[in-house]
Amino acid sequence: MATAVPVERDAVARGLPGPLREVALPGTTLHRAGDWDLVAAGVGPALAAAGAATALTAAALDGRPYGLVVSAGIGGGFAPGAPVGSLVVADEITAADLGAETADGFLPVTELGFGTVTHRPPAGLVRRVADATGARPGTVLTGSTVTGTAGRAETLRARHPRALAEAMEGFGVAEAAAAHGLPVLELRAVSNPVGPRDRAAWRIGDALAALTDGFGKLAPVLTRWNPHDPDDPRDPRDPHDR
Ligand SMILES: O=C(O)c1cccc(C(=O)CC[C@H]2O[C@@H](n3cnc4c(=O)[nH]cnc43)[C@H](O)[C@@H]2O)c1
Repeated sequence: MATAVPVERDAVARGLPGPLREVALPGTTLHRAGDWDLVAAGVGPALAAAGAATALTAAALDGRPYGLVVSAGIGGGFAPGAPVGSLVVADEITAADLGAETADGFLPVTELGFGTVTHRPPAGLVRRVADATGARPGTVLTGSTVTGTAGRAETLRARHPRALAEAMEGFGVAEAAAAHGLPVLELRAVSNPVGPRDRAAWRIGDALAALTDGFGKLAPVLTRWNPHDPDDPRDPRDPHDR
């Protein structure tokens, strides 16, 4: 499980059973809670990808590869679907600013002939997580910049009508998971609306409490989840989903 900062990691850990123990890796430190390894990898998609990839590679080399990668933390919510204090589970994890600006607007990298801009968590797992935690399923955007104007929020909303939340790490974690052929999940607790910048109004404490509560309900779902669930057929169109 990858968060950006230690307070998010600790909020997730409080929802999981068992004591925490620290495991030092080259370049990062894991916090192990029962069957779960947590890493606070840093803010933004690059650190998220690097931290998740480090943990994934270490586990694989240790002969105990992971079965699922989770990106978690606080995030901005698009009104009215994702109010402050609510939880959002990603059914799509989309890079919102990976591409090229042109005179005719934004082109995602896929239209330039490169890579991918969306990863899709297993649909059956998303449904189970939504049922267990009350999280609303929708697109979670990843960007390197926190939206701070009504204009940018409108642009994102027009480009991604299914977007419920925005954060800065999910796509990076998803790329690391895909590189290891593993499924990914993203859960966000909404700390602020996506829109004009009002940092003083962020409700980080409420969002962290929602994250703890959410992971308390999520842990048994993840423990029971079978990646070969017939609800979760692999998508042959997705080059990362093999
Ligand atoms: O206030 C600032 O100037 C500022 C600049 C960069 C980062 C931050 C953070 O507080 C880190 C944001 C952290 O939390 C997630 N987050 C929370 N709300 C949002 C949002 O509305 N848009 C994007 N990300 C958000 C994000 O995943 C980071 O880890 C503050």
